[in-house]
Amino acid sequence: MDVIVVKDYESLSTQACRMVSGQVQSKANSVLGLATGGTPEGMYQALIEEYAAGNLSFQETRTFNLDEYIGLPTDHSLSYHSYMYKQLFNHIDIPPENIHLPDGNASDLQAECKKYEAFIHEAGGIDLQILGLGHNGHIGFNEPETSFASRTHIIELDNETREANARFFEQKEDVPKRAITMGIETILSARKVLVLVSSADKAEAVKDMVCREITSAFPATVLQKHPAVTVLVDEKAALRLPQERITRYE
Ligand SMILES: N[C@@H]1[C@@H](O)[C@H](O)[C@@H](COP(=O)(O)O)O[C@@H]1O
Repeated sequence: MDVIVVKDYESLSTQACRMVSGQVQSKANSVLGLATGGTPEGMYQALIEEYAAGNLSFQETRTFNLDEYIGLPTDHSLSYHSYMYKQLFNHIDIPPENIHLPDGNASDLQAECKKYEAFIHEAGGIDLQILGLGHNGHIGFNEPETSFASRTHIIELDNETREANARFFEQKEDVPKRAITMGIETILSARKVLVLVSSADKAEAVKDMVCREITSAFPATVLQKHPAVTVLVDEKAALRLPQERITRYE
């Protein structure tokens, strides 16, 4: 695990953009695994700017999102589908057929999970997976005690996760109770993983992800097993990290 500490959210977004751009520039038909949440918004904005400046094209890039709520209409403003079009896809040249998100309204959700895995497989697997980190250690929507062998599956969201995501909804009751998420094994199958974490309220979670023994009680610890993980954090999120676990400051 490479742990890179940058000054603030702006530098985090710029650095993350640099890594994703590097991936797409070195392999035009890269398969990207994408995340939602507040943290990657700055990175998406920076990628749009790179695209607008003519430095980057997504014509051949294929994307797979980590997760989607179950039961929110696809065009609901808070679906992850809407998030991705608003934050990135509407502003770049990616062909619509190259974009994949799990369908949280599929009539047969189990079949949808299988189909999603098959699409990832057919695309040749994920080259670079972007991840955020939940306070309880979730990656994607893999809540504590999710099997490390899981593939794309349906998950009941933890109370804490619904509370954290309630800030986007009018009231907590409106946050869906279930989601479809790539499984932990799906995430571990990506060739490279980039974890983005910003702000002091995640400092404890960052320390656990990097230092705690690998345990399904804190799913992000499983990333310690992956051979090519970069953890990119700002100074606030790095506050509780022991010095010796930090690879470098940029
Ligand atoms: N399903 C998403 C995760 O993929 C994301 O990583 C996490 C952290 O989000 P934020 O970046 O807003 O803290 O929140 C959500 O629960």
